Amino acid sequence: MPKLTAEEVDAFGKNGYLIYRRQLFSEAKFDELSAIFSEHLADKGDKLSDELDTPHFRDPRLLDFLLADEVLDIVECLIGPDIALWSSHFISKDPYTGRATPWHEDSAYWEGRLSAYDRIVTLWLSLDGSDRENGCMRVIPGTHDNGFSEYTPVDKSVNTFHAEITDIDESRAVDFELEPGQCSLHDGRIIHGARANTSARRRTGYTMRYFPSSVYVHPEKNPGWRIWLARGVDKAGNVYVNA
Ligand SMILES: O=C(O)CCC(=O)C(=O)O
Ligand SMILES: [Fe+2]
Repeated sequence: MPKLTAEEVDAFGKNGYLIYRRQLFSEAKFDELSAIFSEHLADKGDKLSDELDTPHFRDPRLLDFLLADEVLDIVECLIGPDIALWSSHFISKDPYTGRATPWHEDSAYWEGRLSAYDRIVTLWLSLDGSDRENGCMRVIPGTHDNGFSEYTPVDKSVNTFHAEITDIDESRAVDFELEPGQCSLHDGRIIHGARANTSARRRTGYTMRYFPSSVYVHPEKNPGWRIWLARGVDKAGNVYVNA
């Protein structure tokens, strides 16, 4: 049984995102991941809570989640059976002080590093629960085939990234309100962001990012970067950690 219905797959193609209102993992597995996140948060040193990028480069326990069938069965519905792991990020907004995520396209941050950007999917797993008050993710539906937008610099003391897309019609934004354990999926080209956390509650997501193995990752543009073959076979001549 495919994890996504034909309607959900169509909606993802049309809108560039999907909300998955089921539990991604069993309760025990979800609790295990939350506990690993707590360790990373406790050990973060000078980093901010939204800066725990590529934690799987340092902690192989995360591969049990990133390469899990629960995740890949969903991703396969969207990008096919030959799947590579691109990245992951614990992105947490502390109560009251968590920075906003400026409007952006993931593809713009990755520009030049891959041979194509049209089928890169991020699964954003809500670890704490997220809503409008604690800075849930938001998207502008259907903006995944607009090409690259114009960016202007923003203040990093209140923003997670250094630049944002200007001229967004925020009245079109869809908020991803999620219970702990639910997730959203978004196309790497869609315009998305999040407000700052103005609530007393923490907001944490674990981003799990995948691309079809037919996409080539340019080694000279990705020094020190590591990718895993998650499922199926390589189709582009990439070098993987595990294959
Ligand atoms: O968690 C957030 O606020 C933003 C996440 C994001 O930009 C992403 O998953 O691509
Ligand atoms: Fe993003």
